[in-house]
Amino acid sequence: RAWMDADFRRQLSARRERVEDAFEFEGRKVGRGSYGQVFKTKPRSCADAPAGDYALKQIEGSGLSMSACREIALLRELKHPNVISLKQVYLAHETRQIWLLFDYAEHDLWRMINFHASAKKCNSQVSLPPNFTKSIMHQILCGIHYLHSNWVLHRDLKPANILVMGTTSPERGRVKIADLGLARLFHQPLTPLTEIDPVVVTFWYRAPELLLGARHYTKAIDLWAIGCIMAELITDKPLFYCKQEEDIKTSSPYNRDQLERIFSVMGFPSQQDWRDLPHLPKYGDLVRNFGTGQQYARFSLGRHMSRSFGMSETSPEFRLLSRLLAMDPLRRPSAREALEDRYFLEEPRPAADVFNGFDIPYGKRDFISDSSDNKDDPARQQQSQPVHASLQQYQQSHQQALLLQQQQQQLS
Ligand SMILES: C[C@H](O)c1c(Cl)cncc1-c1cnc2c(c1)CCCN2C(N)=O
Repeated sequence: RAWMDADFRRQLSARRERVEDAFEFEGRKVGRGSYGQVFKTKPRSCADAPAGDYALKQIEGSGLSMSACREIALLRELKHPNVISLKQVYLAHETRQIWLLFDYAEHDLWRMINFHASAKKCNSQVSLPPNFTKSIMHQILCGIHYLHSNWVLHRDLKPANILVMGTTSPERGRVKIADLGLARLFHQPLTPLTEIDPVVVTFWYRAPELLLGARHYTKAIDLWAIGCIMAELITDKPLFYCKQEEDIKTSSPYNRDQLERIFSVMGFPSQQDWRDLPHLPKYGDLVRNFGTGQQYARFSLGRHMSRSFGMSETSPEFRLLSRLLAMDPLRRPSAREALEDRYFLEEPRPAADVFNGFDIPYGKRDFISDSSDNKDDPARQQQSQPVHASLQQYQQSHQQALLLQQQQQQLS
């Protein structure tokens, strides 16, 4: 830093826009995750940013790591309606912290699915358009098709990374894929050390080849995760839910419990199903733990989906799901092939606003206090608002609407 003459440096730092000067974010933290923390902010009147809400993400740690730098350079080049757009990067020179500015998305699939699940538990129905899952799936695949055609792999697709714009946004009901690999400290699929990552890493969306030691991420790995998300949108339950020890110290990719769960839903892959299976690094562990997998012979995705959700194995919805969840990565469709599936061509067609004009039943994200490490830290459950609260609000507003409708019908 000595090489820059002091006066020039003073001029630069005087002119540099500081994130705290441009945006109001005191007490507006909405989430904490593996990546750092996120604030819902508005530009201060003096800032030249257009009005509206923004998400300010403060990256964990300090300094520009190689992967953060590469990902930011990528993010700035990427522009697609279903990919969250990076508006600005702030480097706080004093603290060497990185702040990323995005358009704000009020909802995400994690909170939405939890809302539907708790509504089911209290036997209160949430009215959603019939093409709700289809619209969300279509937009996720459009976004991933764009990323994959630019040779960008997401690497960590899960419901919390699929955002949906709220009512106050001009893009109401549009899906935005977020957290593009920023959560990855390494490009090889080693699970990030949990010390850095206070939020427990879930393996529920991890493709079987990753759990068996595959050395590189592929597009097919993203498509597997999308299949898991589709099943979860349909049943409101994580398809490959598996309890996880709080402190996963090993960074070995092999996770026996997660594999056990996958086999108890999908059945055990035969030589015909997955020719390359014996060549995977952890195949030895697999045989030691599961033998020939006879105990899973009667399980299959069709059996699971028809028993847990009455889904017919001949429906286009099920056919696409079983293509995405092929155990052999070579048999999974590309994003483009998935978009061409009959499921998206038949009525009802996917809509640009996934809520299709219906009321949005979910509450806004709540601001969280800075009680960083206590157990009920929202990031740990990643819950920003107690769901039943927003459920009650929804029922009350919905009841009023229904009553009004009935009165009008009586009058007419
Ligand atoms: C940075 C983040 O991806 C994000 C972006 Cl870029 C834009 N608008 C909202 C968000 C956003 C805020 N909060 C949460 C989430 C997402 C996921 C689920 C967790 N979460 C809470 N508040 O719990």
